[in-house]
Amino acid sequence: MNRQELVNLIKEKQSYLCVGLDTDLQKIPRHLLSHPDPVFAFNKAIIDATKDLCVSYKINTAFYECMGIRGWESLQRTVEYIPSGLFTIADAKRGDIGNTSTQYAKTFFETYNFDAVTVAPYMGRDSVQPFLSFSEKWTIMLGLTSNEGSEDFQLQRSGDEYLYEKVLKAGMSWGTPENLMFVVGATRTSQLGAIRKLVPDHFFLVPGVGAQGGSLQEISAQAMNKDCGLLVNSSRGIIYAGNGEDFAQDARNAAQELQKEMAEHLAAHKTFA
Ligand SMILES: O=c1ccn([C@@H]2O[C@H](COP(=O)(O)O)[C@@H](O)[C@H]2O)c(=O)[nH]1
Repeated sequence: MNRQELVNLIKEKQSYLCVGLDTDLQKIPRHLLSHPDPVFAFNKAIIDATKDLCVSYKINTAFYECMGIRGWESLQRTVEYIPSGLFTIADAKRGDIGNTSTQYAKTFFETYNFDAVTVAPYMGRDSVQPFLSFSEKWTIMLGLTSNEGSEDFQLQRSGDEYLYEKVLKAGMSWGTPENLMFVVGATRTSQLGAIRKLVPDHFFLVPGVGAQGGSLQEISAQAMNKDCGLLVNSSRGIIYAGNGEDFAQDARNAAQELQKEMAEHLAAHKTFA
């Protein structure tokens, strides 16, 4: 999916919601455990209940990889089940020396046909470039993350700027707004406005709304641009909104609440029409 298609989708659905499929066998409703693939059964119900409300699904690969071959099979069934035309993200946070990064990129872009993969930029340009060289695919580089530990490195000064600012500037020189997004945590609202000034055009993937307490109102006010420029992720807040027979309806209600608020923020924005 290219940038214009993503922007069109946001306009059409009045939503910049990304539903996170962080599916944990310990947390899904018990009645699904007798299914041959309980993770897929859960994801299928969540996708059916939310697909008209979101523009994207993010599969955090950790929740699948930990189950070995069965997890990879659930991941494949899930990504193939997501309706075409929705933006798919493999949240894998990869990055290694160049030839290894190429194999990671092939895994997610070719074998599993995701639109985007998250990349950890610590190893620098040659670890990120292989992801960027795939046409019509997206690299989503960690910028300023939502967790407390972002203070350990990202929020340390490096010369006259924060390390995360250096990372964002480097990323902008490696990729373009057509093939590169940045992860900016929803909990980092005090930096969000400054980050949008520094990075006016790129899309941000913003996790941390819901379970981590980030505010959709704050994110939208500070970081929406003329193309929206935001994919706001909620995982636990949606998929575990309920735990009974009607868990999918509960997930839908949680997603709908966010989508309604998003429609209001889009309507209120000066230049997004
Ligand atoms: O800075 C980051 C980067 C990635 N994540 C991931 O996003 C989701 C958030 O899940 P919630 O349940 O909505 O808190 C999860 O997959 C994280 O690994 C992040 O939270 N922060």
